[in-house]
Amino acid sequence: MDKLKIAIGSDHAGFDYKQLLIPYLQGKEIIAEVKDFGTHSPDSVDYPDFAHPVASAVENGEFDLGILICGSANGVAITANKHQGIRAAICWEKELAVLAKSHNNANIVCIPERFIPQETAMEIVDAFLTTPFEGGRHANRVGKIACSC
Ligand SMILES: O=C(CO)[C@H](O)[C@H](O)[C@H](O)COP(=O)(O)O
Repeated sequence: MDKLKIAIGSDHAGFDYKQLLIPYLQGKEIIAEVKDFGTHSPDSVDYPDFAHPVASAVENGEFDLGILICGSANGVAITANKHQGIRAAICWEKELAVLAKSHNNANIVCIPERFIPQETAMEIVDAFLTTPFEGGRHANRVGKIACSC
């Protein structure tokens, strides 16, 4: 498997876990690059200002996968899923990240910092990075997600 390029971003409510996850990711053999799209302090900001750049960077192929973090994960997921090429999944336990990749071929994982412990966030990221897409019946379904309606 080629080494992965990861785009990561958060608002203020996801800042602490982003800061935790960046060195965690950089220490992994399977990671080629981690780019931090901000925010760069715990000061209050607006999540779309960080979710859109991460989504664009994954959508245009510059990065393989994205990680977005906010308080509930709702705001970053709603924003990222406005991009046609993005399948952003909210995950609050490891098993959901496994399913998000294996069934939905998610390319961005959205983590709710205010609702899960940091160990769970790390487990989610591990599952997201290492679980393959199953294809088969799921490929048909994933192919039907994007629309021009
Ligand atoms: O977008 C969100 C909720 O859907 C995120 O959880 C934000 O991080 C949250 O709304 C930030 O809330 P705050 O009161 O401004 O810290």
